[in-house]
Amino acid sequence: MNIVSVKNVQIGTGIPKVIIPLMAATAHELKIEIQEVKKENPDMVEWRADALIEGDKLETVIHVLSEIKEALGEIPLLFTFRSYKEGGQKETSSSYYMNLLTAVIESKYPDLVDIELFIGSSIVKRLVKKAKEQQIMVIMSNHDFQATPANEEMINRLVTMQEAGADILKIAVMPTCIMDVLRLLAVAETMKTTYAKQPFITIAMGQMGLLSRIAGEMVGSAATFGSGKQASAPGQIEAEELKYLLGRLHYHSKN
Ligand SMILES: O=C1C[C@@](O)(C(=O)O)C[C@@H](O)[C@@H]1O
Repeated sequence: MNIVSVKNVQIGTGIPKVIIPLMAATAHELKIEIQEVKKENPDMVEWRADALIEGDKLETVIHVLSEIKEALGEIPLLFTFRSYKEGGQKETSSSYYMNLLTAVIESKYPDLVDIELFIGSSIVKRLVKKAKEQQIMVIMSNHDFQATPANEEMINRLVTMQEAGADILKIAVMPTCIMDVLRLLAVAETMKTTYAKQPFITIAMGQMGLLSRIAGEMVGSAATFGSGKQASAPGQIEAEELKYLLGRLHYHSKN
């Protein structure tokens, strides 16, 4: 499996990397949130721009993004505008998504961008091409807040992301029973042993899914999201606790 290097962080090897989301609603609150999040020493920070009240104003988003980049310094920055139908906070058109992501990539402010697999195949193609031109890494993603699809379907989505040129593949699903969590972990293991050329992230959301957020090193999931000031999805635990648990699992699996 390839290792993806972003600044000083290597994704796809060692302890799963901890990504902390920024979820503030205003630029002022973001400044405070960033200072708190930095204290947690995240491997990466995700800005969930859909959480910003003015997230539907392209120029404002780009301006705020430049401030976030500045404030983060050497910490890798992932830009995400989560669509409404995949759990985001703002209902916007797919053409807004396309224009916003294009402007974000052209700005070169973030190190990585999240592109949703199901935003539309022509949009995905154009954005991936643009990101490659500008040397911005792509995390391609898919979220199911209702259920956990069949194993073959989850593998199929991850492989499709890889074929579409993603640097990192990500799927987050909602378990309705513990068997769903175990299936998600089995999908990760199959990806690791059989299909994955690129690092991937597999998440079972909600309380039941906790195992998937800490077991990445055992099954090949390369990164995990932990909350700083505010969680960005159900089931996220605090980054500090997450780091501790990941460290203990790492230690005991090596000794
Ligand atoms: O895709 C993901 C994963 C996530 O949904 C989670 O379950 O931790 C949190 C989101 O902020 C991120 O974009």
